[in-house]
This record gives sequence, C-alpha cells and structure tokens, in this order.
Amino acid sequence: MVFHRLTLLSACIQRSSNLFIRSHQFQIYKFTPRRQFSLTFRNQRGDRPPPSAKNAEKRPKVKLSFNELGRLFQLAQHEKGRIGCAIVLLFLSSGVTMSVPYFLGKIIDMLQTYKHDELRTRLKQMTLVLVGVFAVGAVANFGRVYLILTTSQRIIKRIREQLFNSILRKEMAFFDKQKTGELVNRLSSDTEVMSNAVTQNISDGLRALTQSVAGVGLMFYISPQLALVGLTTVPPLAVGAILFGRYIKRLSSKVQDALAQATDVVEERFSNIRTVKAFSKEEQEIQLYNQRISDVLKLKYKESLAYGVFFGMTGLSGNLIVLSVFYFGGVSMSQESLTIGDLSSFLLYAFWVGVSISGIFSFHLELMKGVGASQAVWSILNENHNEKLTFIGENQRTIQGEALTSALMLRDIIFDSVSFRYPTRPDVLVLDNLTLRVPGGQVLAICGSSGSGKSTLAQLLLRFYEPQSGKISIGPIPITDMPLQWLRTNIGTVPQEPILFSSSIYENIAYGYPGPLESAQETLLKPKVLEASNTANASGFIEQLPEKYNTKVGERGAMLSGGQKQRVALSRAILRDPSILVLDEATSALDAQSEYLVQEALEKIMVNRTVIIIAHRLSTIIKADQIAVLDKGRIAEQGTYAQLMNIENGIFRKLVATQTMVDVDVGA
Ligand SMILES: Nc1ncnc2c1ncn2[C@@H]1O[C@H](COP(=O)(O)OP(=O)(O)OP(=O)(O)O)[C@@H](O)[C@H]1O
Repeated sequence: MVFHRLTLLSACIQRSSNLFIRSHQFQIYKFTPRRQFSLTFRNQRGDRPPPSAKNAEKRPKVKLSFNELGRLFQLAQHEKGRIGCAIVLLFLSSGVTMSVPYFLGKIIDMLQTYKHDELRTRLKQMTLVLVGVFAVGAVANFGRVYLILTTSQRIIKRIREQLFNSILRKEMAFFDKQKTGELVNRLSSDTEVMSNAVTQNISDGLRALTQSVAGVGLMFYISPQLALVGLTTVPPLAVGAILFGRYIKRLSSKVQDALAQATDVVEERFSNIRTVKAFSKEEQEIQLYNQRISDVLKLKYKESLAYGVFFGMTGLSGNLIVLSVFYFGGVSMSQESLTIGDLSSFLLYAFWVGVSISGIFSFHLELMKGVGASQAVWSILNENHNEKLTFIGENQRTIQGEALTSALMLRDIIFDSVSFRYPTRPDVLVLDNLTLRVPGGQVLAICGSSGSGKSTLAQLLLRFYEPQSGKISIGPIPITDMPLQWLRTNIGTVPQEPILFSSSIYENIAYGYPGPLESAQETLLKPKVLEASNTANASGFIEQLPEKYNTKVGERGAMLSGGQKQRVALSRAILRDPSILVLDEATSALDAQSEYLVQEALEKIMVNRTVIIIAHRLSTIIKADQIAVLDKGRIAEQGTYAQLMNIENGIFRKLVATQTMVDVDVGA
C-alpha cells in the first residue's frame, strides 16, 4: 500500500518537476516577447540600437543606481493606496497558495490514518474548510490582479501625458536630433516597461519573495534535515541561473539589434513604397529583408541551444533533488520520523520554492529593464531644450508701451545683423550678419539659389531657432520680447510641401483656428472655414468631392494633388487672419489651372498684410512690391523687379537668365 502510494507520489512529483521546469521556462520566456517587441528599437539602456550588431558589444551597461531606482519608484507615489491594497491582497492569496501543500499532506495522512465513516466525515470537514480558504484566495487574487493592472495603466497614462507634453514643448533643434520613431517608441513602449517595473513586477517579486521565504520556512518546519538536502542544490543552481541570465542577456541584445535592423528595413521601405515600386526594387528589398531575418534566425538557433542546455541541466538537477529527497525521505519514513503526508507537503514546498526563486531572478531583470527604459524618458522630461512658451495673460496688452495689436504686427519686419548656424550643423554659417527690412503691409519676394537660406529666414521669424547674434524686430519690438504664442498666432505659414493631418479637409482647415478648438463654437467656426477655403480658391474642388469637407485626406494628405494640398494649407493659414503671411512656394511647377488658382488666391489675401514669399516662380517675383536676393548668407540685392534687372552683372539678373526659377504663364 505504502509502495503503491509512493509510486503515485513519484508520478505526481515527476509531473511537478516537469511543471517546475516549464514554470521556469515560463518565467523566463514570459518576458521574452515583450522584450523583443520593446527592444526592437531599443537596447538595454533604452537607446535606439546602433546600426551594426558589432557595435552592440560597446553599449553602456545599466548599473542599478539608487537615484534612478528612487525616481522609478516615485512613479508609483500617486498610487500608494491602490498598490498598498494590492500588496495586502497579495499576502492573502500567497498565504492560501502556500497552505495548499500543507492541507494536501494532511489529506494524505488522513487517507492513511482513518477508514470508512470516520474518513468520510473528516474528508467532508476538510473539503468545506478548503472551499472557504480557496474562495478567499480567489477573491484576493482577483482584487490583486485587477488593482495591479489598472494601477499600471494609470501610471502609463500619467507618464505618457507628461512625456507628450514635454516633447511638444521642445524647441526645433531637439526634433532635428531626435528620430520620430524613437520618440514614438519612448511614448509607447518605454513607458509600459517603466510602469510594469513598479507595479506588476513589484507584485510578482513580492509574491516570489514571500513564497520562497514561507516555503523554505515550512520545509525546515517539516524536516530540517531534508530541507538542507533539498536546498543544497539552490546555490549552484542560482550561480548557473545568473550565468545563464547574463549569457542570454548578451545574446538577446544581439537578437534585438538584428531584429531592429530587420524592422528598420520594413519601416523605411513601407514609408517609401512609391520609390521602391518606381525603381522596381521589390525583389531586392525582399532579399534584403530575408537576409536580415536570417541573421535573427541564426542568433535564435544559438539562443535555443543555450535554453536547451540550461533546461536540460535544471531538469536533471530537479530530478536528482527529487531522488535524494525520496531517498532521505524514505529513510526518515522507515525510521518513522516522517509521514508520507509530510513528505508530499515537503516536495510541493520544494517545488514552490524553486518557482519563487526563479521569480526573484525575473524581478531583478524586469527592474533593470525599467531603469534602462526610464533613463531616456527622464532625459526627455528634463527641462532642457524647452521653448519659452509664454501665454498671453488677460492683463498683458502691451509690450514696452506698444499695444499688442495686429497694427503692431503690420509694421516693418527688421532682420538686424543676424548670424545663424543650425545647432545640428554648427560648422555651416547659414546667415552671415544679414540685414533686411521687410516693408510692412507689402509683398516681399525672397529669392536666391537653392540652399542659400531663404526658408531659414522664415524659421527665425517664427522663432523655431534663435540667431547666434543680431536681432529680429517687428516695429520697435524684438520678437524675443513678444509672447511666443502671440507671435506665431499672427504669422500664417504655407510651407513648400504642405503636410496635412490624416483627418478630414474640414478639420485640416479648422486647425488654423487660433486657440483651443473645443472652445470654438461649431456654428461660429464653420462659416469661417468656408470663407477661408473660398478665399484660398479651395472650395471649388472640395465641393466636387463626394464627401465634400468631410473627405479624409489620407496620411500626410496623400489623397490630394499638390495644388489641392497647397490650397487647403492656404485656407488653414488664412483662417487665423494673420498680419504676416509667409509662403514658401513649391519648387515644382503646378499645372496651369492650379497655378492660376493659387496665384489668384494669393492676390486676394495679400491685401492688408505683410507677405514674405520665398519665391521660385518668376510670375510671383514680378508681382512683388520688393525683391530681396539672398547670396552667401547676406542680402546681396534689394529693390523692385525693374531696379534689380537694371543691375549690370547683378545676381538677380543672372538668376533670371539661368532660369533657375520656374516660369509659368499665369494667364493660361
Ligand atoms: N534643420 C536643419 N538643420 C541643419 N541644417 C539645415 C536645416 N535646415 C536647413 N539646413 C541647411 O541650411 C542651409 C539653408 O537652408 P534653407 O532651407 O534655408 O535654404 P533655401 O534657400 O530655402 O533652399 P531651397 O530653395 O532649396 O528650399 C542649407 O545648407 C541646408 O542644408
């Protein structure tokens, strides 16, 4: 009978041992998909991976600094109550889990000790008690899981809000350096890793810690000698697991880099699909992608080999523990110092201890990942590179005695000895002590060869960048003294290649409305949108679309033609009724009809505004009140068309002669 039960128990333990191994695998694999996903773009430190896998060796190591750890834990500060409740529930549910082996041992002993009616009565009582205990465990578990998951999401939401807010307020130089994909990755993936490190991970880690402490305690309680036998394998296993963890960490970093390279191909090719197709490079791109994913597969083979060896070894040592516990346990049973129930409980506790220890390793790994991800997020959240966004207050109506009105903005714009280099390219002097007066209320065409700095002038006027020396004023007021938002609200811009949002035409035009959209009443806004699109000669084509103003324009406005996009962008710019309009003309020629419509619209909106046109078309230039020619970072010539054409060997004359400018017959 005893032998039969031992055989049963042996089968049960073999299952437990397999479960133990699978559970180990689960504990480690559990994080793998998320790691792969999040690290596709990011290495351990949270940086975008370097382009070659070779460089991966040089990545900085994450060291657990208490400051960083402290800052990470501060994320959970607002959620103390919820996390506290979750921890109490965690202790309760862990207590229930850890009581299972104890009760199981008791039942086995009961089966051995009692017979017939007595056994039935006792079994009934025990079952009733256990139903109650398990019900409490289930409720506690439900509460813990619900609280932890919702808290995690609340923390993610809070960091995302902060991060998005911080990113949007950065100056342009920040965006010149950062890759969009990387910022998106910080917002989506890193925030999740960080939040997980201080919620789910804390919960899992605490459970692992309490269960291993309780498990070891109970093992010693049942049989100190057997506990020592069982636990002798823990230190070598721990060393093995740490070494294995390090190896896997290195290997998986390489896997992540290889994956990132494969993803880079996908990202870039998808976003430039028109170029790929136009050059018929589909085959070449498929091969390139296949090569990249083959690199991933090779590394995965290595990883699989390592996992195989490790789990083979842990499986073997797990079985050896079982064997030794059986042997020593059997000896103790023969000396009647241990019951079969105790032995069963003991083995189950040993199983839980094993699972929990692996949980502690995972906790450490996740915490490291959280710290790694947080470093990049903290550096964005640091106040560096923020724009000085000053919102105009109710009482601020004047600057230096001048009323903040559109009349002020209609005064001359003066660039006074402005020198400028882009922060990302400090070796190139784009504007060299440039002085320019833009007459208020008139149209100034700026021309010059490609790359001479025409668009840069507009960027400085909008204060996307600050000049290294010199100043820009409107009337007597330097633009640096004006509230930034007010300055920008009074300047309408239409870039060379307008980019629209993927929403409807109506929403794209309404985007020009100064102030928060929700505060603008629909009834007031709609006529303004219609009027703006009329002025910009956009209403004609919009009305012909099946869904008119509700037509979705596709990503970046891809569903509209170049001329249509320009007119929607023009509508958006004039909706805000700006005193200053900056138009960067498209370098490529529009068809004659579009060209005519754009030109006609421009003539309508030029009235009572200062207009700066970064001009590429001779037709526009001829109509301008003044023309400024930019050359070698300075204004080389300024005057009317007739005046500039009269300059012998003049730059403007040469520009016209070499037909650098697009000439379109607007009367067509
Ligand atoms: N964000 C930037 N970061 C670094 N350099 C820049 C940046 N934008 C422009 N540049 C450089 O500054 C110089 C002036 O560029 P800008 O765009 O003002 O020329 P442009 O006269 O408007 O040219 P185009 O007529 O071809 O549009 C160029 O050498 C360009 O490469």
